[in-house]
Amino acid sequence: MADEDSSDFTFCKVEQAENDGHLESPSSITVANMTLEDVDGNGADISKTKKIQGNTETDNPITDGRSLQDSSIKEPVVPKSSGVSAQSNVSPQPKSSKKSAVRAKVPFEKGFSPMDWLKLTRTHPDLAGLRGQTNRRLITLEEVKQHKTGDCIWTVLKGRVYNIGPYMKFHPGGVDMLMKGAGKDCTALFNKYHAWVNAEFLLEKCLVGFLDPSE
Ligand code: HEM
Repeated sequence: MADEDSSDFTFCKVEQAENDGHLESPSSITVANMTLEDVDGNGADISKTKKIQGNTETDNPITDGRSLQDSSIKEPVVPKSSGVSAQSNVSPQPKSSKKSAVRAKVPFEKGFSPMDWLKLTRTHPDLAGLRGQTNRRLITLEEVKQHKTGDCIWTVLKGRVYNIGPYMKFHPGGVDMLMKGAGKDCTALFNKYHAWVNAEFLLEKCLVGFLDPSE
């Protein structure tokens, strides 16, 4: 009979759960640790870890700075190795020699969360500051260089010219970091810190034109 066979793994597990009622088996704790571990700091998304742990940062999805950012992420960030390998017989994957830049999040000022930015992009009539001009024209780097201050702060990202002035205080990496891209091509910096961020979506309404490729 199957129910008398103590070697029946499935049967043993069910009985244990019924008996203690807590379901606090050591294996489940191990699994949780493996999933939540921020392993190597080379791109593992710590913000997601926090969410799994119970969203302790905030309970409000509107003011949760990270929730919209997730929607702006193109691809999920997969840690290069995980705690799973430490528990299994598979040897850990070699760590990437190329470490990504150290990333520091800056707390949002009230009214400058990613959700607030999304609302602004939907309501503001002219975030690009074009005053009716087309955003399809070719722009030289020389012209980009002339827009570094005030409301019209231009940057080049992946061949597109954006007015990042209105986005400044919404940037999760802070104004100072974003200002490093003012008046120049920030593609390399952008990719260094967060190549996965979908700026095309975030800055859609800030598009001023396209970098003149003949330069
Ligand atoms: C030009 C368009 C840019 C856009 C649309 C943009 C957008 C973002 C977004 C959405 C995040 C949050 C990412 C996340 O939570 O995973 C972020 C964070 C950050 N950004 Fe940018 N960024 C831009 C340019 C830059 C530049 C030029 C720099 C550096 C010079 C920079 C440095 C950072 C840093 C240090 C963070 C904090 C890292 C973190 O989130 O942990 N960003 N940015």
